[in-house]
Amino acid sequence: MQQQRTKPNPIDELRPRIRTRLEEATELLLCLDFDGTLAPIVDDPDEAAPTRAVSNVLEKITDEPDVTTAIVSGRGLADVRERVDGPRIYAGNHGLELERGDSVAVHPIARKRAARVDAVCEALEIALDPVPNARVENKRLTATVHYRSVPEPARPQVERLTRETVSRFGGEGLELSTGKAILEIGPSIDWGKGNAVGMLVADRSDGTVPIYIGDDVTDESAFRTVEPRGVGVRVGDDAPTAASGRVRSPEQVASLLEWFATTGVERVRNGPVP
Ligand SMILES: O=P(O)(O)OC[C@H]1O[C@H](O[C@H]2O[C@H](CO)[C@@H](O)[C@H](O)[C@H]2O)[C@H](O)[C@@H](O)[C@@H]1O
Repeated sequence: MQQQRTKPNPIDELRPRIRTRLEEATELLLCLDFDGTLAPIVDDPDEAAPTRAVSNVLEKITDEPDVTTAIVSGRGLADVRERVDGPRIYAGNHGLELERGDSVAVHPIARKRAARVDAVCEALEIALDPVPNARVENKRLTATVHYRSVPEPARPQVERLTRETVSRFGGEGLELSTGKAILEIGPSIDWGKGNAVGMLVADRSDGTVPIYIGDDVTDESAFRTVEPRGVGVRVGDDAPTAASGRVRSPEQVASLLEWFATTGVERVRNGPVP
């Protein structure tokens, strides 16, 4: 059953609850979104990179034996893997591809529909060519149309042309969704980040506490997966969400990760402090 969306609490108010969970836990599973969470949002998607503070703390926490770190991104797996180094697990294309150890699992229906995504991207390159700064990101299993740098009056045109093209070349097999100044094109199947995170939780022992930190609409299914056994943390304002906690920015994400890398790890390892 889906949790209702409510206003998230500032993370400081949740720390006692998280501390108690960690004291009872055998392991921490830390699942992290990329854009807007580890990396600040920028105009050019090619320029997105984790902050220095995030990189430093990730280097520390990924070495911890009691912590498993996973990146769960809307980007293609190979792309996000190049941008953030260290974690043991990577999920790309909103969970449609999942790399654990030496194996990469790809959703079979998404794999079959990749040719349609490619056809849509080719058609979109032509259709959107006259629109200044519109950009198509072909991620193989899904695609993104970026309009962050498109002048305001031309944005409805981007949406119209994208809808028409997806409907013409994707048919029933592809669908459109929205994100931060983007339109996402993907297979019309009931699978998202929450399913990928569910697989990761199922892989771990019962004593694992899962944490998910993310900033966008596609992160909501992952928040629902980790709550209430673990904790969802939304990056942004206090708009209603399935996450129980929130931080304001990637800078605050780095501080929270630092807390997990020190206090969090210590509590998992040693239990309550007498
Ligand atoms: O799940 P995520 O890792 O958060 O990926 C979601 C999308 O992120 C990227 O686009 C967003 O970030 C860009 C760089 O900051 C920004 O320019 C854009 O407006 C944002 O929507 C990425 O390019 C997409 O492929 C991801 O789906």
